[in-house]
Amino acid sequence: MSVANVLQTAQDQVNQILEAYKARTINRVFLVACGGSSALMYPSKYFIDRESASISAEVFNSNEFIYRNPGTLGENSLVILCSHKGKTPETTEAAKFAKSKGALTVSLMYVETAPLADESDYIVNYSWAPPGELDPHPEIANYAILYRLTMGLLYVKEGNKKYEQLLASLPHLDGIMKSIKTNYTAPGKEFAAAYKDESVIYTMASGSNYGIAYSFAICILMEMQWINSHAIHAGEFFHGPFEILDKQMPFILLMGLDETRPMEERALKFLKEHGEKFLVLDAKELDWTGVDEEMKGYLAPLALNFILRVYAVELAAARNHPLEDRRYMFKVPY
Ligand SMILES: N[C@@H]1[C@@H](O)[C@H](O)[C@@H](COP(=O)(O)O)O[C@@H]1O
Repeated sequence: MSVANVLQTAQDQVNQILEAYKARTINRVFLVACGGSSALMYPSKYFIDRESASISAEVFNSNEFIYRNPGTLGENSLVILCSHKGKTPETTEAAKFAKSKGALTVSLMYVETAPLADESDYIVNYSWAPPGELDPHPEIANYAILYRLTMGLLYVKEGNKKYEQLLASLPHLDGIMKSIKTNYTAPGKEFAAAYKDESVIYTMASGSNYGIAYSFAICILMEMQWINSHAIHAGEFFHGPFEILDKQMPFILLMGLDETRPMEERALKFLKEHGEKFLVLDAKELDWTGVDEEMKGYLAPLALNFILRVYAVELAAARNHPLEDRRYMFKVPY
């Protein structure tokens, strides 16, 4: 399929879903997935929290969604689920559960057919590239597709114009990602050399970037590198976690461009005063030419995520620990 066709197919799927939104009342969005696919949901929750006065959004682990059985889940709910290959059983079960409650179910996956697709009203196929590799279609990668669906929701329901700004900004992601690959590979190698023997690395962020810190902690460091980690919210840092900080304790701080940046700046000030071994990745250092001013805060997590994926490849190489190695995942019953 040509590039234009690939993009059009994904947008056609999104357009069909926007039509389905129009046909019903939606007052609550449940963002349901596991692991890295759950981390994906945080920026869209941030968007809905900020921009909507009538629709609320919550992020749920797939199993917890079923066990907790939210009282507000029903016919006026939109449940958006995600699973890379649409095969994670608890996410498929969550879709089935949501449908049994009368909710509209929309699932993201990068494959065309999967058990999750069979249990969903609509699906969207996103483009996906392994960590550190340039995605040929970043404007329809998972985070971008989810924004199309959530910004699209507020567009059709409340006339929120951010969806139009998103569509105008997304084509510029390709250039941003390419420049990240060019400019961050050498710093990634330096990071890898300096941190390769650490047994623990904490990550920290706030607002729309918190999910990226969470994903790097649980998926890259713990799952793919077997390095201890924990994603610390930059505001929560001062309410316990900062007691662990000394000159040797490694931290990665993400600095985004959204309204919560002052919280990340406060954490940075403290790290500078009391720590020594920390990496700061700041979205301000990127060239955002072409991206709508009001979109930068929302799109910063996508760029920070890609920088971290470039760093992950370098860390894995320096540690001689392939990102694909697993002890348990997909290998033993769980
Ligand atoms: N890093 C993620 C994990 O966090 C996740 O558990 C697994 C299955 O996820 P999915 O439901 O997206 O297929 O995929 C990746 O390896």
